[in-house]
Amino acid sequence: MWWRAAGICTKVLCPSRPDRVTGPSETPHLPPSPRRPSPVSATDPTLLAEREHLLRARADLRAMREHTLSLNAQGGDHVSTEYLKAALYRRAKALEDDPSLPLFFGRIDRVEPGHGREETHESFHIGRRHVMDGNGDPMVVDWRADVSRAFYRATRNDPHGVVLRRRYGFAEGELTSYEDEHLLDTREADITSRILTEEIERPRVGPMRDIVATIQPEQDEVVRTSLERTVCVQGAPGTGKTAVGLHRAAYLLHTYRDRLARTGVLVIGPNQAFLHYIAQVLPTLGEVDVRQVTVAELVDGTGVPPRVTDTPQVAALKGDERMAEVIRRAVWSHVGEPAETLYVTRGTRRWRVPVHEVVEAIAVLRGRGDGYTTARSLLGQRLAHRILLRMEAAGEITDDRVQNAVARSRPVKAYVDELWPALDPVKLVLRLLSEPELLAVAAAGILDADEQARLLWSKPARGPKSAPWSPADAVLVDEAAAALERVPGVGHVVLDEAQDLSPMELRAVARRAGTGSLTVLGDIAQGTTPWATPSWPDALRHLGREDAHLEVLRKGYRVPAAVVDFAARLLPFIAPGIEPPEAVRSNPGRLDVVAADGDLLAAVADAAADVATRIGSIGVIAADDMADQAAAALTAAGVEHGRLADDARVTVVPATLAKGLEYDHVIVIEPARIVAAEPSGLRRLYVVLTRAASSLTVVHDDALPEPLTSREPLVHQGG
Ligand SMILES: Nc1ncnc2c1ncn2[C@@H]1O[C@H](COP(=O)(O)OP(=O)(O)OP(=O)(O)O)[C@@H](O)[C@H]1O
Repeated sequence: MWWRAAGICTKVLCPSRPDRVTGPSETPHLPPSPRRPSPVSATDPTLLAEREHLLRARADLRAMREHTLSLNAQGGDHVSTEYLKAALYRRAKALEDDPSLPLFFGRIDRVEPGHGREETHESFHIGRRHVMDGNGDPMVVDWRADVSRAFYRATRNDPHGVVLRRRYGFAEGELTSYEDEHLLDTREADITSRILTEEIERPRVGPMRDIVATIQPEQDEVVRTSLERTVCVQGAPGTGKTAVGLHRAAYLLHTYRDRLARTGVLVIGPNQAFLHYIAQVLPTLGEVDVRQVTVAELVDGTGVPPRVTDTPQVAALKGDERMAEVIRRAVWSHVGEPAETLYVTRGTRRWRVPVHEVVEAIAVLRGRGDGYTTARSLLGQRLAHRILLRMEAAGEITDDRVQNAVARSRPVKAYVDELWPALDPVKLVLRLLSEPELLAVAAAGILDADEQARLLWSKPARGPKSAPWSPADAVLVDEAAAALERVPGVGHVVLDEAQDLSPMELRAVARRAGTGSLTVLGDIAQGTTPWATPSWPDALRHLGREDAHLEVLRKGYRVPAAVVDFAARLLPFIAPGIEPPEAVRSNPGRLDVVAADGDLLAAVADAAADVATRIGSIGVIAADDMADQAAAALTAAGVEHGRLADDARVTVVPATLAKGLEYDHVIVIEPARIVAAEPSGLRRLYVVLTRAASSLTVVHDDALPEPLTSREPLVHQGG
């Protein structure tokens, strides 16, 4: 028998409960609840009427699409015609019906008081997109419309005018059930929404899904925050931060369509595996034009493809906020002190700009707050203007053309080049990391001698192509480029796993946001980089958004109670004061801790073979340097599996890439090795353990990390 419990965790949780995950029509894990609505018969008149509404809405959507396709794209010229064609194509695409999903998932009926006249009754079906009939009346209202807000927010205490909220169950695109809440009926007890519970507990297969039918009130508040405001969301694992961030992006794109069509929305995630996982959410919500990038991709336009990885100590120093000032100084140290009068000859006359006037012009330009290159480009004009004033005083006739000619004249250009040389950000950072003298000037009073020595490459680089660039260097180059010229920003940035970014990375993100707003998502307890942010006010300061609104999400939709209890043992050691999620799932989940008895990989293979019999996705997570061995063990045991982005049912995941992902069943191999692999190993372990949505199996041969053994054996109530 391989199910041998570890020394301290002698209990296999919920052994009597088969680990099945509910399908749409059954909920074996739900506690018996007399208030749960009973299934609806297929001849139920309400259900039939709703099916009829769905049929008509589908026909109306078809008509809307056909109308769009029939439109003739005719612009004033070729470019505008092509533009119009593309817009119509996108519109037609957005109007495609997905037969596997009904066009609406909910409905609200409202009564508006008549104030003396008859009160009005209104009914709205809420769906992923707006559908109207031939008269322009709404058949389905977009979930982002103002009128839909009440669907998400109405409670018995604050019904928002809603008398009835209806949720629909469906299978293969057809409505199969509904649940009604009569919010004004005081006799009706609160129900445990079976549809909501099933949605939350549905098995995870494939990439992340949207949660539009079941957004919870505290999540909706974040989603519908206005575009002007930056929101920062702290939330334990599985509280829906990523989901909320993506839905906010969709909400903003709908509500501020014109503004954001011009400026755009950018989603930033930790790595490609994560971006792959979330890639479908926005397109499902009808938003196909959102750029989704990793932090590394954000700065890859700098032209310094990373070749090496810095030691954590060096990377932390390069990511330190003080580097921004070092770079700023390095840039501006290139503006010289004018020592000579500028002479320009035109025709038979020679004109001069004395040193003190040049000094003055430079001071004015430096004081404008422009980038180095932008300010430099103005210096020639400023000097030419001084000459123009002298020419006019001498009775010459001048105009803009003369000033431009003077600004572009060889003596002026040479003078400017000498005094205020053109800079290239890559070469500048290369010199900064190669030349102790330049670094000493730029870092004087900011970095001590040891820190300066730590920054310098062991051998000065000969050129950008051969330099040993690291990811942190790319961020420095990005900072230097921004010190030269401002980068245009987008209208809104959604930044996920923000706790892991260094101050310098946060600055790079802030530059992309320009004057726009951000949705900053993260969990301090999941910070695994050496430079992880210690607090949100810190991170927000680096983002230049101190006034952001901080929201805390507490309810956990992923991790079941048994797994939360286990993983939360780490919290006092990794993030004192941070609360674990309050598990919303009614199924307490399953936790198995297996001691391997000398043959770790055999135990892993056994565990995988066992877990593979369950419904849902499976993640086998190991320290990075064990992932290949784990995959080989699965192959040997005949367990089919893939690597990240393969979309296989069983996926082998290196621990450092697990962040943000989730699987119904997670097998964690040798926690002690995950902890030992990096300075923030305990936090990494916390991330890894909390990927499980249904069951967690921990297989170990070494002793479990002490914090996990720090309490009495686990006995889960209600399991
Ligand atoms: N209101 C909801 N209804 C249904 N499912 C939800 C809801 N909110 C979140 N979920 C689901 O819970 C899971 C966790 O959500 P998400 O990945 O957004 O959490 P997170 O806070 O970003 O987690 P982590 O910090 O671990 O990355 C996802 O499968 C998501 O779809």
